[in-house]
Amino acid sequence: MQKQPLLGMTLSELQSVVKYLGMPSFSAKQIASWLYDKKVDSIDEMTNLSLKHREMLKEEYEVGAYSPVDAMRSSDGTVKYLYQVGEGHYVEAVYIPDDDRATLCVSSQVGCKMSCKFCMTGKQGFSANLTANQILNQIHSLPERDKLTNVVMMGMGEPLDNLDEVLKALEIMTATYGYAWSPKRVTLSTVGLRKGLKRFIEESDCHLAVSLHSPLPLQRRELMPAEKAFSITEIVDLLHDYDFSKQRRLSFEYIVFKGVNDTVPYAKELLKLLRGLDCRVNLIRFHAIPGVDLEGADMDTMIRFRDYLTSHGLFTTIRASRGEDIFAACGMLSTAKQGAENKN
Ligand SMILES: C[S@@+](CC[C@H](N)C(=O)[O-])C[C@H]1O[C@@H](n2cnc3c(N)ncnc32)[C@H](O)[C@@H]1O
Ligand code: SF4
Repeated sequence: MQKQPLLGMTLSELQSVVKYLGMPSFSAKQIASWLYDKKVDSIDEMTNLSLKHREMLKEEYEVGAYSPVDAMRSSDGTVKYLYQVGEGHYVEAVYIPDDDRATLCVSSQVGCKMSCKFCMTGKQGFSANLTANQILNQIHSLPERDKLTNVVMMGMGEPLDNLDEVLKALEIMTATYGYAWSPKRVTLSTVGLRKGLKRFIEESDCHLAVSLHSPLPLQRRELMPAEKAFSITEIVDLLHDYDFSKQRRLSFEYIVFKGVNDTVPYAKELLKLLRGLDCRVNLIRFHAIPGVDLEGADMDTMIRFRDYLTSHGLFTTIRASRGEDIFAACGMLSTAKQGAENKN
């Protein structure tokens, strides 16, 4: 029988497990502490549970932690890890150390349904949703996990398309029984889905990043088919209903494509679209992917674009591009791995 993983269970799920096994109710908190505070890899290490209870737990459950199967190191210290998530499926988690912070970019799905034109993960198509266990294991089994200061849900997949499992993982990261991180350390990035956006804003306090890439609905639709189902103007209308002026940060991601969305008229449209929202814009360098007729704008153009927006009152940064020698684009390592397996 396949054992169920405990890693990735919320406190209320652990309470159901201990109730089902006839263990004292306080053992749920003890198990949570072993999983999320002491970060053990086996039930045998949970030594404040009686031997009898550990044996009972082991019959049907396991911690469910597993190490990455591959890693690629960049000359700038960025490491891209590959985790196996089921038969022939792999996802990436990218560790990005910086002067005063260390960020992990976490995946939420194997592949993605959204088919954005510029994205390697989109080209893979969709294979599976990750469970909360598979999302959290990217952190739990990371060799550098004790150095982490931030997590961004910006790896493979669209997190709002797998919201139940993503919300469980975010709860565990931020709850006192879990990692007890401030929600300010966690950012979820999304194209914006009608079904999930409102729920995420209301059920989580984590930062929100919306992938924008064009202020013009017709152009955005060309780049990102998800625009057809929930347009950027509807997304912005919804965001106006919430307060992002305090602890919680709202940002918009904007890949600057050469000759596509990199001139003053686009900057003006952006200012118009985002007027009145407490937000910032992050300009992103495009990582070229094979077979796509898009190119990244040069740095001078990006700086001019940033300065125009900032000087008109919209705070804008240029995201440092890290791990370019290993990165190319999110989804490349897992695509290569899946491709190699298919050939075997
Ligand atoms: C891979 S997505 C995952 C999160 C979510 N699905 C989204 O689109 O926001 C994270 C960010 O990477 C960006 N991205 C995707 N492909 C890229 C590429 N080839 N170069 C630069 N950024 C890319 C996306 O637009 C998004 O802002
Ligand atoms: S950019 Fe995000 S939503 Fe679009 S295909 Fe890639 S992972 Fe999916």
